[in-house]
Amino acid sequence: MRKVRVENAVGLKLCHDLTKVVPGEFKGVAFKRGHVIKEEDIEELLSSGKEHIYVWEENAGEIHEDEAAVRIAKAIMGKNICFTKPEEGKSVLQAAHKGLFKVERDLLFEINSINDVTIPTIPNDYRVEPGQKVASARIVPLVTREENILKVERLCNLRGPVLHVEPFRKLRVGVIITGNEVCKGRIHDKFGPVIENKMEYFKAEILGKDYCLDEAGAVEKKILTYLERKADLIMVTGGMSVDPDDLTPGAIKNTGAQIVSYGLPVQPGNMFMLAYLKDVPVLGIPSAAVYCKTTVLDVVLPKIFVGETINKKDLITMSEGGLCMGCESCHYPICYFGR
Ligand SMILES: Nc1nc2c(c(=O)[nH]1)N[C@H]1C(S)=C(S)[C@@H](COP(=O)(O)OP(=O)(O)OC[C@H]3O[C@@H](n4cnc5c(N)ncnc54)[C@H](O)[C@@H]3O)O[C@H]1N2
Ligand code: MOO
Repeated sequence: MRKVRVENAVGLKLCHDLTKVVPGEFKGVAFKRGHVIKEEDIEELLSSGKEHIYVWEENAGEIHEDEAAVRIAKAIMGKNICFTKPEEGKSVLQAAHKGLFKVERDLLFEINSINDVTIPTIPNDYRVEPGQKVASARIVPLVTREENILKVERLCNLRGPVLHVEPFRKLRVGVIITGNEVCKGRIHDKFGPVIENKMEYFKAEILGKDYCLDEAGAVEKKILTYLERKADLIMVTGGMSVDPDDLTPGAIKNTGAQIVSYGLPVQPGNMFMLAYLKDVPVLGIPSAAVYCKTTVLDVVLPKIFVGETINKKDLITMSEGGLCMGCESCHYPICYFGR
């Protein structure tokens, strides 16, 4: 690389994208890499504070920022990820599929400790849509030693990709709405539509939606019927807290399901129950979910839909960041909640 005064650069090729920033108006590429400087460019370059440009000269063992970005992107990406052509030295990695974004945190930290390498990502367990930005890859200087990029590639060869998107599976779901007031027609069911709406997002197959009195035996029977019908997920709403008519946790327990947790350090959703009946997750969903747009249910469902088995520790680690602010306009998952 050679530094040249812009007045002397006419006819020479820029060796990197040149950024222009106009506060509040524009931030982007003013001149692309490879642009041949013309007489009329000189004034614009000087006005953006560029009195010199770099011209490429091959140096053994060095690698340009654009090539480095592509090689890093290719090394770190796993399934259902794609990347863009570098701009201003940065390649953006995107989800190629709807699903749950997964990042190997320890490996990411190790790679970001290599000289010149920078890879910011969105958080682990973030649900994503196709085309959504999930990470970017860039080196800090315009050139780096190739050995830095080789270190990235070696680590990924050894330990696997840093990030990928796990697609949601098509699950068969049984829904049981408990509550004497709903079952006896005293009030209109508001829980069913909430659950159906969430299932629509995952394109789940709803096997049925049953209404059930607050009677432990009746709830237990309905759960076992869904198990026989080969449900992959059984959801029971209401009756989860401390009143004498709150019998759902007991009913789930009586089916013989393994209880992972009744109650967890997340709010809303404190009184949530997660259990496994054989390997079928059974969820006891407290009534906060009929009122709050986001509860622990929204944290747990994506994991279930990618086929993860959730243990007690997974639930406990949600406690830091597990207190929802109850914002007037909820932006979850663009939020710390449940991470
Ligand atoms: N003293 C305490 N009070 C409460 C506690 C507690 O630990 N100690 N926990 C609170 C939490 S957290 C929640 S969440 C709520 C409610 O939990 P439940 O799941 O037991 O809810 P229910 O008692 O069944 O119903 C509460 C409320 O919601 C209405 N509801 C229920 N299902 C439907 C439906 N399908 N459609 C429309 N509305 C429904 C129900 O009619 C009640 O008004 O408890 C806190 N209290
Ligand atoms: O368990 Mo309740 O669902 O937090 O508010």
